[in-house]
Amino acid sequence: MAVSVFAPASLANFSVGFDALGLAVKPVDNTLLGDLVSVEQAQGENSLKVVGEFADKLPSAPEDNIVWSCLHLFNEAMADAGLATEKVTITLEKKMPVGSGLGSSACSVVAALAGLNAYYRDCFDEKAMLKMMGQMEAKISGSLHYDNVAPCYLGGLQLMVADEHIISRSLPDFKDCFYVMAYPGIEVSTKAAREVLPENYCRKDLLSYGQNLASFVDACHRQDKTQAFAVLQDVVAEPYRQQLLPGYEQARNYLLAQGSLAVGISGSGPTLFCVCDQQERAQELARWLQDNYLQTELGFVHVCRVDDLGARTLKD
Ligand SMILES: Nc1ncnc2c1ncn2[C@@H]1O[C@H](COP(=O)(O)OP(=O)(O)O)[C@@H](O)[C@H]1O
Ligand SMILES: N[C@@H](CCOP(=O)(O)O)C(=O)O
Repeated sequence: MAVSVFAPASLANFSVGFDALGLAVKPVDNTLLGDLVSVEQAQGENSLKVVGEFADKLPSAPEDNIVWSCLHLFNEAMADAGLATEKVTITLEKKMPVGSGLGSSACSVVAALAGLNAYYRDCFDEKAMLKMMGQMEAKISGSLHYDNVAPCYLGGLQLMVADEHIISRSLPDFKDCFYVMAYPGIEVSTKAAREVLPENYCRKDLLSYGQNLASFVDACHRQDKTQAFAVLQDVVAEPYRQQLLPGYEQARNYLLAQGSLAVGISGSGPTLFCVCDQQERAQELARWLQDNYLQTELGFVHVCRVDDLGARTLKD
């Protein structure tokens, strides 16, 4: 039996929750923005085939692909649980640009691990899966953060909680909002974008950070869109990372002047996101970003909604 799992793009940090908030997104035109992994029984040894638009951006040796590490981690977990495994052929359809700020590595990790779990008829529960996903994401970015893998796996808007038995909780999101995601077509590695951040923050920024995040979470629970987007300001990463994003400041100023509810960096960038509550306005801003924010022919812009489903098995 072969299984195929799709894992969607995500917008980590959401400006106010560095390493603590993440939103799964899906284009309104139904483009599959995310990675696909299929798992089937092998004739011989374990193998990994990589296809898709961004396959050539990944290391050529299968052992250097994070999906291969996922297979090893999953097999170890099966052995620890006293369960037998088979040799498998894995195919990764790499539809996501690498180093994009759209949770590309998380898409591969989540699709691979969820695909393997589906192949073995859901041997592991959600928490065990999330822990493995976090471990694989940390291997790539150099530090443990769940703000891509949690929304990518579970869907919706996720808040990382300081309890390793829970890891992530769903927050109520704003169903009438559109998220315009503009990927300029250049690469910014998450590791490098973490290295530009300061070791210490001043008291003023610390206080703003706590107040913005708390106000945002409160506004989500009360479905107070005005408060939620008024406090969506990043004092932790954006001031230091925007130097890595050509044209970011100019685009941000323009989009805010045109009535966007909020503008920010998606994950560690270079993708920029802006929020609107009218689809027509979102489409207009998407056209402007297409003409003014993209740097190479690999760039794209999508008008998205929240993806409530997260990782899902696709039928043939
Ligand atoms: N399947 C994979 N998907 C994405 N990146 C991968 C994968 N396998 C290995 N990598 C490597 O991991 C790194 C991912 O970089 P990162 O900046 O974390 O990407 P992103 O921010 O898009 O998740 C790159 O060096 C890339 O070559
Ligand atoms: N919280 C992380 C998120 C990285 O997201 P990515 O999509 O750029 O991998 C960070 O900001 O470093």
